[in-house]
Amino acid sequence: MATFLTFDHVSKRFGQESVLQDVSFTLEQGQIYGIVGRNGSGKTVIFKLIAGLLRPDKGEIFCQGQPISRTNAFLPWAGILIESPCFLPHYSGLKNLQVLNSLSPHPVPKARLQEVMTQLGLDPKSRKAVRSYSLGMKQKLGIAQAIMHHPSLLILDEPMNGLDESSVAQVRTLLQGYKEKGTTIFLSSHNPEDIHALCDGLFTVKAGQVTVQKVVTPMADVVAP
Ligand SMILES: Nc1ncnc2c1ncn2[C@@H]1O[C@H](COP(=O)(O)OP(=O)(O)OP(=O)(O)O)[C@@H](O)[C@H]1O
Repeated sequence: MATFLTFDHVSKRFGQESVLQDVSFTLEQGQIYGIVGRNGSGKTVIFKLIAGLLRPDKGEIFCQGQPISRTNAFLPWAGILIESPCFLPHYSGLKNLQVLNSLSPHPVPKARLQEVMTQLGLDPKSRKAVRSYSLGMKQKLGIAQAIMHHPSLLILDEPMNGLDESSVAQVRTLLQGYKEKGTTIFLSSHNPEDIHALCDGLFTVKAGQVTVQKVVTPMADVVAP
């Protein structure tokens, strides 16, 4: 397995609050990693540092050996769902994906946008405006925008938020499929079942430190309930 992403002695503080202190870890390509920790422990800060939305005060983040924390060059290769997805409320789901796709340096065909919506149980032909979407539908559209460009790295902050049981099973299967294609996936979840069903490795964030542990995945948990 090749190393895909490296945190190398990364520190981040906001004013007096030291959120990450000299944090180092690696992600291997084609694996699914979970990150857990109490509210406010620093999970989203880690995701934002990878996505280039925040910069480390100290240390460096490497993707396939290249430093990425002071360049935006990495972003086109990452699919990102952090916090609540922001959509144009008067447009349909498909139209929203088309707008985002048009801003990408690597746009995909419309058929791909329709495909990801269908994979997530959203009707690409529906004219329903996103402002009328339920919480779960918005979340699915957020996952759709994260995966539509075939990312090498998928960063998903609480991807199962608002999803019903069968949708959770659908998303788990989808993520396993991306893993099999070589996508590295880094997700946070407050639900231990998601972690056990999906993750090859688990990070815990506590008091500015990140510790790693291997997750043993019982196959029974991977099967859709
Ligand atoms: N832009 C910012 N300015 C100041 N403080 C920030 C900023 N972003 C995050 N923080 C602080 O950093 C800490 C970690 O926040 P973070 O959002 O990473 O938590 P989290 O682990 O994702 O929590 P949750 O489980 O609630 O989503 C919190 O104390 C938060 O207030």
